[in-house]
Amino acid sequence: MIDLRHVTFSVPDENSPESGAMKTIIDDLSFTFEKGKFYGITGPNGGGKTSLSKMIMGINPITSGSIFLDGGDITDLEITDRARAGIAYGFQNSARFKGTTFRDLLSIAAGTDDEKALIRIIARVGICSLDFLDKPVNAKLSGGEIKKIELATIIARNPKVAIYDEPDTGIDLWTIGPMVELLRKEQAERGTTTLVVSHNRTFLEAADVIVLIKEGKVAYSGDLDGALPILTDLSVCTFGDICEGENDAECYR
Ligand SMILES: Nc1ncnc2c1ncn2[C@@H]1O[C@H](COP(=O)(O)OP(=O)(O)OP(=O)(O)O)[C@@H](O)[C@H]1O
Repeated sequence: MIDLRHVTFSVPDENSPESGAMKTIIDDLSFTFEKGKFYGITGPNGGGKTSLSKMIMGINPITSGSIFLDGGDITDLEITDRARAGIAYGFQNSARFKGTTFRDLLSIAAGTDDEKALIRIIARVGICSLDFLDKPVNAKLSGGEIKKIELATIIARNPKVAIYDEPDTGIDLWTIGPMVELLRKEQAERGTTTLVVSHNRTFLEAADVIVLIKEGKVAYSGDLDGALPILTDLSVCTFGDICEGENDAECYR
């Protein structure tokens, strides 16, 4: 369980650096992610979804408020200590490590280099084939391949809380379904609290709870049916008075 209590994340306002003014990205947000549930975190671009998930992992420093993991205060823990405590994070843009293979990453994640154990993990993950094992995790990997590798390394760690930031980026349409099933299975069998930041309906349909983040706050939490009208409203152009519609070259709709 992750309990966020009045968390705020502010950064120096780039528009007036001299003034010392701050821009609030996550704004006094309180929310509890219950143990073993699957959360679909969604909302408009720039609403604060990635910032919030990075705060939970400890990548973004918290400006004020507290974060608890299973009742223990982790607010002051560094990323590595949060990882040891059982939180895992998949980046929107997965990192590549020159001179490293998938086998190396998987061995570190699983805590063993026993080949049979690694093959069992690949079988469990399903979406990565065995011939991935000795692939170098370098710039030559496709966007989808690196995502699958990262997902496998997260699952290999058996985290208490798994956070995936837009895991479908670069993934082919035919893998998204199996990926959702895999996360659901891990959630059901291991009780993994699963947080997926996504705009993809397949992930949102699989979620137990939709959390809609807008302007750094929770604008809604509940089922997808309840979220859809709000999401539809958010996609309506708010420049109605000055907009010249599709005839205007600057209109992107
Ligand atoms: N370290 C930072 N410094 C300055 N601004 C930041 C920083 N991190 C995030 N922001 C800004 O905070 C806002 C929220 O960003 P964030 O990436 O959390 O949004 P998001 O909801 O994940 O968006 P998207 O759906 O487009 O991925 C954006 O305006 C972004 O530019």
